[in-house]
Amino acid sequence: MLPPEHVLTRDLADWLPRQRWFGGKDAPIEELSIGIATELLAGDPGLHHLVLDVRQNGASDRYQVLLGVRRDLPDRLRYARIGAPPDGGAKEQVYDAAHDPDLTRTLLEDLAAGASVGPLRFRHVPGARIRTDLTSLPITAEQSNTSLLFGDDYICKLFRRLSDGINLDLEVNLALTRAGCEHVPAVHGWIELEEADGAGGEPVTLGLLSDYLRTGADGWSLAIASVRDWFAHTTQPEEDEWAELDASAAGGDFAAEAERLGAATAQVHRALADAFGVTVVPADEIRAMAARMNAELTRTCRDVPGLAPHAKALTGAYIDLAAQAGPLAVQRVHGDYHLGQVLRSESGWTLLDFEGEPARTQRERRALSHPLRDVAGMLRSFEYAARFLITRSGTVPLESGGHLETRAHAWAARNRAAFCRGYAAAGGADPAAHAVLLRAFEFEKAVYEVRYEARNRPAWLPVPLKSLAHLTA
Ligand SMILES: Nc1ncnc2c1ncn2[C@@H]1O[C@H](COP(=O)(O)OP(=O)(O)O)[C@@H](O)[C@H]1O
Ligand SMILES: O=P(O)(O)O[C@H]1O[C@H](CO)[C@@H](O[C@H]2O[C@H](CO)[C@@H](O)[C@H](O)[C@H]2O)[C@H](O)[C@H]1O
Repeated sequence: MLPPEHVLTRDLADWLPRQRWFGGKDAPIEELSIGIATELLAGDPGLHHLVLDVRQNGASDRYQVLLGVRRDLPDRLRYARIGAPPDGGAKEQVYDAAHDPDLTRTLLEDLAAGASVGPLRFRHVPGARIRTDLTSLPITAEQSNTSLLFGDDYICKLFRRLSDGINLDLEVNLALTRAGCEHVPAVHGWIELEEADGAGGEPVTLGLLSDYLRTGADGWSLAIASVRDWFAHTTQPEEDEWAELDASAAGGDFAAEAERLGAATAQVHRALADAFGVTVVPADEIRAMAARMNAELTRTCRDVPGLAPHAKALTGAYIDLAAQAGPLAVQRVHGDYHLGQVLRSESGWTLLDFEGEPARTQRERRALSHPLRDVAGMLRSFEYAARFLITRSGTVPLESGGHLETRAHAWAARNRAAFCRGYAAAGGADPAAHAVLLRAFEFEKAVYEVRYEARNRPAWLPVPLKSLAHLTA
């Protein structure tokens, strides 16, 4: 049985802001209520699916929680407890059931059966034979959602903040799976919420079950290993040779991978264009885009004063974009492309997470854009990776910071060039031929990152600021 609603909502309001995936950490919760509750499993333990309505800054967001209910919470689940422990022996304890494999197995069973439970629909792709004998493990990586690994076979992503209608990640992955694109994990099934007042009657996506690439290593870890190796490279050049550094000299050179990643990116862009189409927008819209970029810069400088010294250079790039604006072909893109969104396995590079930037509105995320926006995102990520060890980790002695900055620059430059080369060679728009557009996109992303870090990971804020200092010098 669930605790009384006023107790449960109080406990949830206390627990929610402490979750990595909670998107509203910068404002207090004004009101929290349980919009929809669906019992998925009766008994002890019990499983309830909750859609929470969370009010902040006068606006409402919806979040999904799988609520486990047990009379006695075993030690292994204590860390997932929601709210205070019961004062008497009679009350049930509630906890985040994403951490309880005894309960999450229900999701697989319902997906395999194509079940409907209350307003929840469990769907699988035609012909899918979903295994139900697998035990789940939540992924511990820093995430905007919660993903469960089922054995070595599946990954089930539970979207935490719900958006109206079909989730972009499902929409794109399903279309690319159907088109036979080899650079996305195949979709096996999904969970959705049917509701009378959904956007245009479309069900709201709650979860996505895809192939788990068990041998996959994420691009960020691979890149950081390469940078570490490059920093540790034993040959110390003479003082006047630092500027001439050739990043290929390190054992863990990443450039060949960066080039392959560029090629995979171009192929996914082509597949997205084929699946969703391409539209040509007039020059006026490009000028309006440049104006929006600048307005966002002004807002972010107000909130994060450390950005202000770079504002002039960034505005200059937006002015250049407006000045040379012409009609531009736009299409669906990844939207939040960085090294943490790509996996390298024996079959090549796979792209993940087509949801767009978590801090943007649903409308902004769905908007068509130029594919070089993703290229700019990845170039930013090379900048991040190159400077992460100097700026963030504390593992590098400060006195070597100056020399390491030169090395960081050489690493970033080499891998940026390799990525662009691979992208253009595989048929993507040549980044070198669109330097003004690319630079504006790169600065736009850097401004987003400054806001993102200030809001979510303040200790990381120096990473985009330092790289901006370098890019705008
Ligand atoms: N199909 C997959 N196979 C293997 N690992 C995956 C897969 N999908 C996601 N991951 C891992 O989970 C992490 C987060 O996934 P992602 O889709 O980016 O979630 P989020 O939206 O929460 O950021 C990835 O960085 C990757 O390490
Ligand atoms: O992966 P998410 O969809 O949650 O994306 C958000 O978080 C990312 C960090 O986890 C953030 O990416 C920034 O940091 C990365 C290193 O952690 C770096 O590789 C990226 O280039 C940088 O943008 C992303 O911006 C944010 O939307």
